[in-house]
Amino acid sequence: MNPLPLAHITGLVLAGGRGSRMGGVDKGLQPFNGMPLAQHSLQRLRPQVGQVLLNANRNLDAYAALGAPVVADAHGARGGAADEAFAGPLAGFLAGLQHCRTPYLVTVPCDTPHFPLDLVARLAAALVRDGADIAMAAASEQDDASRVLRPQPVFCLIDTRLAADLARFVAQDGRRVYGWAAQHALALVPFTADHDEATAFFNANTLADLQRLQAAPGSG
Ligand SMILES: Nc1nc2c(ncn2[C@@H]2O[C@H](COP(=O)(O)OP(=O)(O)OP(=O)(O)O)[C@@H](O)[C@H]2O)c(=O)[nH]1
Ligand SMILES: [Mg+2]
Repeated sequence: MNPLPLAHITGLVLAGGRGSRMGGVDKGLQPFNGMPLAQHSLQRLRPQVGQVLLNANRNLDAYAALGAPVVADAHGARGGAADEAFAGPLAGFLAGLQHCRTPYLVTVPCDTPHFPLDLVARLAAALVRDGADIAMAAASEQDDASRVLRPQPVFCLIDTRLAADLARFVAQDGRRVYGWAAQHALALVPFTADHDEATAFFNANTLADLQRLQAAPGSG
């Protein structure tokens, strides 16, 4: 159960990256089981939030056609101009925080189409329980011999009062999501046994990843 009213949460799909491991293509627009990859994230997120936003830096018209308002990174935020493009996911967080009109923003990437259906409810429950400003997902992953709980920094529920703080962090060349989040009251939220650990947080960084994911059982 989500303890926060859905109307207080904006969901942001991050599709503003370079896609360099995919050969520089616009990752969110790659076809995946019959529709653009970013649309899967949008559809999965919509019922979990009050409203949605898409964050992209290329092909803005194609993203707008997916049916959500599109916000681009503010490249000037780091004091530069066009060469400051693609400053990483935090630039997308900042664009989302600056455009959202709700007390909370939740982010998901465009390349993880099977993220949990109760992602936002569980992040919200931890945020409220711990009195935290940020709740970040963490997933159990196999690491050589043992299982480890690894933060998934682009799955974040954020109190939008942190917008000005993030603007300062990014302006000072801060790039690491976890580095910024750890400066605040942060709740790490484990997603383990009751989810399909193998695929829920599996993200497609290469075209081969995308094909593997498309062929996975339960995909679609
Ligand atoms: N807004 C914005 N989002 C970004 C940026 N860089 C990465 N992201 C997003 O952050 C998420 C995770 O990034 P990656 O998986 O590394 O995606 P990517 O940067 O497009 O891919 P690579 O260039 O291969 O690293 C994805 O949803 C990206 O769209 C950026 O500079 N701006
Ligand atoms: Mg990725």
